[in-house]
Amino acid sequence: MAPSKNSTVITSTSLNYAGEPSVSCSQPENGFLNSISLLSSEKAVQELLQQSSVQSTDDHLMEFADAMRTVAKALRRAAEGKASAQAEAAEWKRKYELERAHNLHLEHKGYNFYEKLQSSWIPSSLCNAMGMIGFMLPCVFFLEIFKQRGREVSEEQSSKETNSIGERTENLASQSNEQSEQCCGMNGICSHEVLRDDESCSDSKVFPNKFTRKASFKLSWWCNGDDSDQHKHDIVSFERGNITTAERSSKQIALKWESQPQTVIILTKPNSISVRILCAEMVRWLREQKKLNIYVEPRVRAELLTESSIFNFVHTWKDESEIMLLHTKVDLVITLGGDGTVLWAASMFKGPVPPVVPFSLGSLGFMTPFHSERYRDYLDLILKGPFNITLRHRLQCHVIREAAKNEYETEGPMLVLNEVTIDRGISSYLTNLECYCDNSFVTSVQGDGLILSTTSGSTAYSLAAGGSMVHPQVPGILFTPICPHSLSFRPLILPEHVTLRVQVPFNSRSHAWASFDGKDRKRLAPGDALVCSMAPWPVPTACQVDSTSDFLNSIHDGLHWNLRKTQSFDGPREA
Ligand SMILES: NC(=O)c1ccc[n+]([C@@H]2O[C@H](COP(=O)([O-])OP(=O)(O)OC[C@H]3O[C@@H](n4cnc5c(N)ncnc54)[C@H](O)[C@@H]3O)[C@@H](O)[C@H]2O)c1
Ligand SMILES: Nc1ncnc2c1ncn2[C@@H]1O[C@H](COP(=O)(O)OP(=O)(O)OP(=O)(O)O)[C@@H](O)[C@H]1O
Repeated sequence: MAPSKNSTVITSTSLNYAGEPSVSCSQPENGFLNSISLLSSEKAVQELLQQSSVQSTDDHLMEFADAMRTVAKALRRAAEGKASAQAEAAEWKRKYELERAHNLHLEHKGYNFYEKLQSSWIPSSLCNAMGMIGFMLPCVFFLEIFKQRGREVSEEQSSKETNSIGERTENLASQSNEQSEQCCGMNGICSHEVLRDDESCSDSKVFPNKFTRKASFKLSWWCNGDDSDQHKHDIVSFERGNITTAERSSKQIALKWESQPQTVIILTKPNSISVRILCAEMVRWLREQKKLNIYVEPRVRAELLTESSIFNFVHTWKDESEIMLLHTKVDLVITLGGDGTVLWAASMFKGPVPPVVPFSLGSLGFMTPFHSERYRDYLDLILKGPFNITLRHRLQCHVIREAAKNEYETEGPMLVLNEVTIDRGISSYLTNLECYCDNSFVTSVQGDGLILSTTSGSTAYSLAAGGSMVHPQVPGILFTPICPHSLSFRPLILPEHVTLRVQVPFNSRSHAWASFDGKDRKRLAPGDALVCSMAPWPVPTACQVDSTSDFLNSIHDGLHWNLRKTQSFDGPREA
């Protein structure tokens, strides 16, 4: 129905803040108001008056919003402080792990560092407390003393050893030390700096001790065709006040054996007949032609023995504690399978990892450049050396529960070669994750989840979620959201030295789930956090050619990256 010309026309009705309809009026065209319109105007004035009370409610709301913003800021600052403390704790924990690994080596050489520490200068209660040192920030001071004392002790020990070299010329350990003094220094990194001979004993028959001496090797860097052994330590040089970066941080690394490798471990994909056949053939060849000691998983040893009793020479292990010592005995790891088998191999080494030679028997094989048909040729070359390697960085993750008493009471570390994923699991709610980088707030992820990936993992799940493909030698951590419910969320790549913290907020509607290289899911309740930083133990994988060629070959062959028919020559051209 058309409105009367004389009446005030209600032109729009909307909801005010209180949820009531508010009315706006327009004058009739003749400019006069009749009684009806007067009534209407009165009503309109009433409403206007009401609106001013709405205005004051509005002001209160604004004030309240301001106050909320201040509270949010304060909370964020508190959370950033917490993230910073956790980052620092993670760093100290990392240093502690390294220090502990170093001291374990000393212990394996028959020297109980803690005993020495106890007997020499620290009371026993304090010495026991030192075991916890990496977990307690206030003990940073002690850690420094600890390190200094460690250095003194190892100097003392090495001088003792040097003295006894003359007396025990036959002693292999001393020889190795002597060798270390001759070849280390400025020309590269030698393996005995990292991986010492293990002379600890184990009474297990399954895990014998007679060939515990590891082959030593040296890593050297080269670039632009320069394959000299010289490794320049200065990445940035300061000459006459000018900053230059003539040396690059990530170069092609070559591994050169200094003594012959003696022990290999073969890890295989389960439930595959072709892998089983190849494994048996390779074990025989390595034993008969190369005279190597061979370790396999208990499952594989059983499989080999059902084939023939001649495989009795193959070694295995019994429990987790023996797996923890594998890196001290094994010179080379061979994997037969796909990328999953390389991930499996990496997950077996929670500390240092011996060089890995990955043979492809899967469908994709991004990290498996060696074709299994030519295994003899490849292994010949690798066992002779030198060969190029890719140092694949890993991430180490800790879970901090809301119920934990302090920042240092954590679950982990979990080491991943590809990525750690925090997702919504079976919940149908959006995940809400608050992310911090060192002590800065990064963002809140609202979506299916978040992937924190290594550069090696950049071609795996992170790629599927829209992350960039990154050369594995690039030092960085990928921060890739999974289906973010936001138009502006782009993936990030952060530097490798940062510590990331992903927190499930207290007001989250559901739990989140963390998984490590696609395995071992852990539930994260509101208030729980996952802290993640670069691990000190990379996975060195042998290259078929070199890091770059292998990477490009795998994205071409594996993913058919940027495959397009070339445009034909005949057609329109620029004049
Ligand atoms: N949507 C996805 O793409 C998706 C989903 C879940 C898990 N994953 C990946 O699977 C990995 C676990 O692998 P798996 O073999 O044990 O499980 P899987 O058997 O389910 O294999 C997953 C696939 O990812 C490939 N892959 C693994 N690591 C890779 C890498 N670094 N670069 C390129 N491709 C890679 C494997 O070759 C395989 O084809 C996880 O770490 C994760 O990255 C991917
Ligand atoms: N030695 C092992 N013991 C137990 N599980 C293993 C072992 N090696 C591999 N796996 C697991 O088996 C699964 C498949 O392995 P892998 O990815 O190597 O083979 P694939 O699936 O045939 O390869 P692709 O994914 O390239 O087709 C992975 O989930 C991996 O974690």
